[in-house]
Amino acid sequence: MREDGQHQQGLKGILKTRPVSTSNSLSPSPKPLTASSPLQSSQHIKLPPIDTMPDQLLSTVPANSTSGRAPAMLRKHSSPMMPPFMVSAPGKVIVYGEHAVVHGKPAIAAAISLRSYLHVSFLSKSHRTVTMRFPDIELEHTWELDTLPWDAFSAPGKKKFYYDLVTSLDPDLLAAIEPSIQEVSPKAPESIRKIHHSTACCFLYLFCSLASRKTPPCVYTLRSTIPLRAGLGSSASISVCISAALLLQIRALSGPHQDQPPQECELQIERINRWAFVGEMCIHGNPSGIDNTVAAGGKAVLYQRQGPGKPSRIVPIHSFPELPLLLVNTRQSRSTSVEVAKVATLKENHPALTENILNSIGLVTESAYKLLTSPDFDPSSPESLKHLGDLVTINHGLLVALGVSHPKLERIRELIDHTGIGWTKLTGAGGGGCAITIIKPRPTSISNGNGVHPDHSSSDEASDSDAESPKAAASVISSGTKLKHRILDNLEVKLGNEGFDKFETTLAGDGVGVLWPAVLHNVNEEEGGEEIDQEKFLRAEGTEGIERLVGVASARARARKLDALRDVREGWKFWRPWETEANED
Ligand SMILES: Nc1ncnc2c1ncn2[C@@H]1O[C@H](COP(=O)(O)OP(=O)(O)O)[C@@H](O)[C@H]1O
Ligand SMILES: C[C@@](O)(CCOP(=O)(O)O)CC(=O)O
Repeated sequence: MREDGQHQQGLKGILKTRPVSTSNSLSPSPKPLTASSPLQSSQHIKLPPIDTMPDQLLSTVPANSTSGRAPAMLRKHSSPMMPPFMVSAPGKVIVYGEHAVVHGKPAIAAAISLRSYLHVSFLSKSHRTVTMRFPDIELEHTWELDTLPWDAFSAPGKKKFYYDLVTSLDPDLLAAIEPSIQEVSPKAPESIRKIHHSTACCFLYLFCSLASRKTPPCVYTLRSTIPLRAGLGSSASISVCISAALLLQIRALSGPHQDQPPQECELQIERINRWAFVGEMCIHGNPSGIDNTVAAGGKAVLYQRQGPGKPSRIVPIHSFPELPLLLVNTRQSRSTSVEVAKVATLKENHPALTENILNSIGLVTESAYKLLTSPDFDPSSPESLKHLGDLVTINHGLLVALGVSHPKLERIRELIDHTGIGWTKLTGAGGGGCAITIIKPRPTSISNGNGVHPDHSSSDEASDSDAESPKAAASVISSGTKLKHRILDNLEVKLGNEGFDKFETTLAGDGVGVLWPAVLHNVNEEEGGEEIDQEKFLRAEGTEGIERLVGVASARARARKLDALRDVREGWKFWRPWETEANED
């Protein structure tokens, strides 16, 4: 999401509203956060020399390590360097409230399980280089560390520390990195060069701000399962990865580990988020800050602009359930500013009508928020899910009324509605981009509730009344699950035939995660595990290959341990304020 015209709103306000060390985050239904003071100087940690991995992460080393360092058996014997490590951050979708949010109404955005993964490996000190390997956009570049503009970034008045709040890019620092950016992909066509340069700007501005000329030579290899430019927050996700990796390298973060109090988790997330916003500014100019906030913190947030110059209201929704989500990309390019302008024109031509539609969208969001934060909210109850689903359907209808849908989005909705598999809406700016479907627990019962005729034979179905004995109930669940998989498989073929991309994802999962060292275990392995080196990571094929090699498993997958048990990877650690909150309760 980007800030638009008169609704411009710096991150200053947004970041101040994150619960740095307030008791708000302990509340089961978080109150709107008000401005809290920036970090106190007593919280500042002196920068240590950058020559080893963060000690804090040592607490995440497997228990069978005797030295506190990575177990020797997990390291490549040939490598005298530190083992590689990885970070990962999710993309986002707007679940309710897009467009209305531009006009001051609330919106809800949530993390999705499509993620970016950044692998950091160390070279021997003789190299004196830093390399970006970003194959998704066919970008690869190496800079000589000694040629980077360290003097400009450490000049008096220019030097920023990891705890600083940076709300705008410094034109002098941008000018200082410009020659290094111009070196990147000089022969690429202009349109590709532009993309390469904005990613390089994001990387280099953060690198020069957070690292130093003593930084050990490194290779940063990034791969993402988030489609680019589809309104899914791909840029925020990579900015969070870069920010987190650099902050870990300079030991400016503690954890993540299981017993961190929620306030400490929030502090680490905020620190990463602040710098991720700087990276977002390099790519977008004027981002709203919501995408990086969700990518850093995970789960979901309620977000509302409060008018020019005022801090936006951002309320984490830790009770947002991890729901299965179908995401379909129209692959129709669209422009957020064009779609936002369409609504502005409609408002000019039909002020009262448009205002009513925008108000109704605001009511949709508020109704969802009220339900999600109510003490009685039970994410496993079909009624709660139906409530959330009905709101999805209503929200889409209102977006159609605003004129921001697209024939391809309507076609996707038609195909999905016909199966009765869930509730569908466009997400983000519309005019192309993606549609999301919250999947019903069982297509049979809910499709009946909606009066939709599912695209399958009734002989496959088991009715609710069958579920009187536990055995019958288990059989209903299993037949419902099989049916759902069959519907999803058929749908995949139909969507594919019409040129759409389908992703089965999860809503409201973890934010930024750390895998140190980059060694992965399968849940059914007793011990051992392989080091994920750069080449192995680069060789993983597509989304499936990346997820199989280094994927962050959703809580659903972890809980169910699936039949794909071997594919559920262990080792990733997260800052999860909601878990520690629950333990404290
Ligand atoms: N996987 C990636 N590798 C390198 N750069 C990326 C990647 N994903 C996103 N980016 C950067 O972010 C930009 C996409 O941002 P944007 O157009 O706003 O899409 P989104 O809505 O997905 O954030 C790209 O042009 C590129 O500069
Ligand atoms: C339409 C709008 O509400 C959301 C656009 O989201 P995205 O660019 O598709 O991620 C605009 C905005 O909030 O900046």
